[in-house]
Amino acid sequence: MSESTVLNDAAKVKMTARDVKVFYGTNQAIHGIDMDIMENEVIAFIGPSGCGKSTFLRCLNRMNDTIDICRVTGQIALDGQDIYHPSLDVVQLRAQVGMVFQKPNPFPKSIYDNIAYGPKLHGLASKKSDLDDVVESSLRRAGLWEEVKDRLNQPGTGLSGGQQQRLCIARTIAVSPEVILMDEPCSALDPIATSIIEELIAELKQNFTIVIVTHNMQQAARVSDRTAFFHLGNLIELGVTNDVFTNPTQKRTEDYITGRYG
Ligand SMILES: Nc1ncnc2c1ncn2[C@@H]1O[C@H](COP(=O)(O)OP(=O)(O)OP(=O)(O)O)[C@@H](O)[C@H]1O
Repeated sequence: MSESTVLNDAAKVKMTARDVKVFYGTNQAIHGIDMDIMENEVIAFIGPSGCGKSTFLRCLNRMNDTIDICRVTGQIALDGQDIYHPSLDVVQLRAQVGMVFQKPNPFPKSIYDNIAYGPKLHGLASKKSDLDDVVESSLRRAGLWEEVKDRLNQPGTGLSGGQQQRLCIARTIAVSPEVILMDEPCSALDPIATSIIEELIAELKQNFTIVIVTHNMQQAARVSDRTAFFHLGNLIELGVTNDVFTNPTQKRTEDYITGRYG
């Protein structure tokens, strides 16, 4: 399958990274990465532990700003706008480029308030009825509404792990992001909860661009359109997922996917 088969001709670049380098103090974790992320694609980041997948992912919504010793150089743009520009509103950026973490992390609040928090913060719903609509539509899009509609006032932390992760996805959706970053979103979940999230990713792709870090190569193969293989802080190969897994162009990719290391 050629790249253009999966990414049709109308595919639009959503985010670009150019010569991105990341340093933790004097230790360089990312060595000059260039990447285009296309609108409405699911792109998976794979590679051995410590290769920089999460570090690079966190560059895409400036989550690394929260780590004191971390320094990012190079350019990253969202719809052509430099996300590291000094005048950029980082809170707004993180609404546009939302993030779902490895371990579900609902706020210690009700299910309703977990979802309503972001829209209230960003002034997206002024009336209670508008907020109710956002809460319902976000929970529906995250495939959780039917399971929680009768207990919206109960704590989010009382849900199962898989439900909590869908709650976190709903919370991300509630502020109308364009890109959703997922850092090993299923690693704390059982196989059934994992397959529910994987199905959800396929649906979310219609409305959002999704970047997912995963240790699980089968998962990357199942959910993503394109796969990026990282090694020692470098992007070794980026291509259509099927090609990367069946016919990699780089020896290091082949060694990794055939289990020779990692
Ligand atoms: N907060 C931090 N402080 C210092 N060094 C860090 C920090 N986070 C990551 N690193 C270092 O940066 C490098 C890349 O780590 P990163 O977590 O991005 O890799 P990864 O591919 O996501 O790994 P894993 O699959 O194990 O999560 C590693 O050498 C790691 O030790």
